[in-house]
Amino acid sequence: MSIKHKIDTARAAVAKSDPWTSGTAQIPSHCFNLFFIDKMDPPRPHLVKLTDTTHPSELEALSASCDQATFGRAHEDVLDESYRKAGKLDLGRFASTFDAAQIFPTIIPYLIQGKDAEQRVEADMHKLNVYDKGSFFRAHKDTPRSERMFGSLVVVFPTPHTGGELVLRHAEKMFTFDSGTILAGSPDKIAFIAFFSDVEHEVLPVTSGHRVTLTYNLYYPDPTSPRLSSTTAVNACILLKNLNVATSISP
Ligand SMILES: O=C(O)CCC(=O)C(=O)O
Ligand SMILES: [Fe+2]
Repeated sequence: MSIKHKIDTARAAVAKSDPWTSGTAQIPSHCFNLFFIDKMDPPRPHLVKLTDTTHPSELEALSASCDQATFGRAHEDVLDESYRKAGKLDLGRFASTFDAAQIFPTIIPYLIQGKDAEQRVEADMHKLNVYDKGSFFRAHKDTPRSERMFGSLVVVFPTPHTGGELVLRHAEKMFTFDSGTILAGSPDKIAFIAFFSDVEHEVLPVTSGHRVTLTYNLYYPDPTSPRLSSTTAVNACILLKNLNVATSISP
């Protein structure tokens, strides 16, 4: 069955419900750890725990280590702060102990129904983003990174923030995912939202705090190339290489 057909089947299955699913997940304490390298020369490693009690100075250090976030427009990565104002860390600059597989049991049955529910799905980590006060991302659809990509997953950590709601729109439907409110008072949880690629979405301006996210591209796996390691492990190896730390693990 072609990927297009699979996506159409999945979309038809959820046509009567919403083309997105969201929730919270309780995760073990060690899964909030984030390692990143700053912009010093040579780069220095940092470890921060992304919970509701993270000291603002640690989040500011994370934010200062970020580059300005770009976005895809007509097959190019564009930097335009009137369209998107946010910080980003590319994969080689951080490693998270959070594993998206922890929330697969919740999202997969929703996104893939019927006999395709047996189908494996891969979530490829794309970026870490930090939305400080005044950050936003205007309405857009995510740029498909391959034929096999069918959606996006956003994971939000419980670092306190207000504003920064993700507003999703599809046909007549609209949904507001207010991670700051959802996570307030839940230090042991992350909030997540997964949606299909044809859903338009925007991040409203953050009014206080730091909204820290991991974004993933959701794929049907390529049957001809079996996966050898998880993106989390590959990501950690790239980070170590960028720090010039000797490692015998190869991604
Ligand atoms: O942070 C979010 O909720 C969504 C971010 C987004 O739309 C993107 O990175 O493409
Ligand atoms: Fe997006």
